[in-house]
Amino acid sequence: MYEMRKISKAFGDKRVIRDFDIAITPGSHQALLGPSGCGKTTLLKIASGLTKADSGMHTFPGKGSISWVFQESRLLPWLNVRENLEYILPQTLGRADRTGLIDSLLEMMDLSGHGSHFPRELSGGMARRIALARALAPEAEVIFLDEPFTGLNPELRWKIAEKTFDYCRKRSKTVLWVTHDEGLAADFSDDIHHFGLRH
Ligand SMILES: Nc1ncnc2c1ncn2[C@@H]1O[C@H](COP(=O)(O)OP(=O)(O)OP(=O)(O)O)[C@@H](O)[C@H]1O
Repeated sequence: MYEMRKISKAFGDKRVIRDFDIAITPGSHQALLGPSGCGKTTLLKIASGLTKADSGMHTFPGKGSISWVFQESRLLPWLNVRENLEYILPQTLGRADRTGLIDSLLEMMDLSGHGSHFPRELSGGMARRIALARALAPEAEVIFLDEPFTGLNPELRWKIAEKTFDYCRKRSKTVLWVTHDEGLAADFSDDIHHFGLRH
């Protein structure tokens, strides 16, 4: 189990998370829902080791075994789409495997044919899908997704969510994700955690 126990975090006088507990079965998909500013991103950052909690403990794996989609897509602007994905892949992977993996991820995101485009040439929704592909590319045990489907129209959102969670399910990846979309959370998560002011 991955666990967080009695996690608390404040920024100055502002207490954002109080005594938060969660236990997650590896390979499961867990959604965090809650009002804006309630601390969802902060919690993902604590679980992934990017932010330190003030108190409490967690047993999530560290660097190397995790990947992320942040709220901003954070693509490297000087690399094209294909190079952005290449950049994250381990050097140990052979050339043909790298090419095959990138091709299949671009196809999965409905972006075949955009490999040579630079981030500035992509719409927000396209950049979002490349950020998702980049999070899926490495062999990470746990994936943290912070509002991964924003900028996609409802039909595409559902289609990309289905492919993303299917891909993660087949590879037994654990997903902890933040969304404001209760329908998507219900369709694609094993558990939904209503994260709110009580934390
Ligand atoms: N590094 C920081 N320094 C100071 N305050 C911070 C910092 N990071 C987050 N906060 C504050 O902590 C609170 C929770 O922020 P967080 O981004 O975790 O919320 P959220 O639930 O993810 O919000 P949203 O749904 O709008 O993305 C907010 O009031 C935010 O301003």
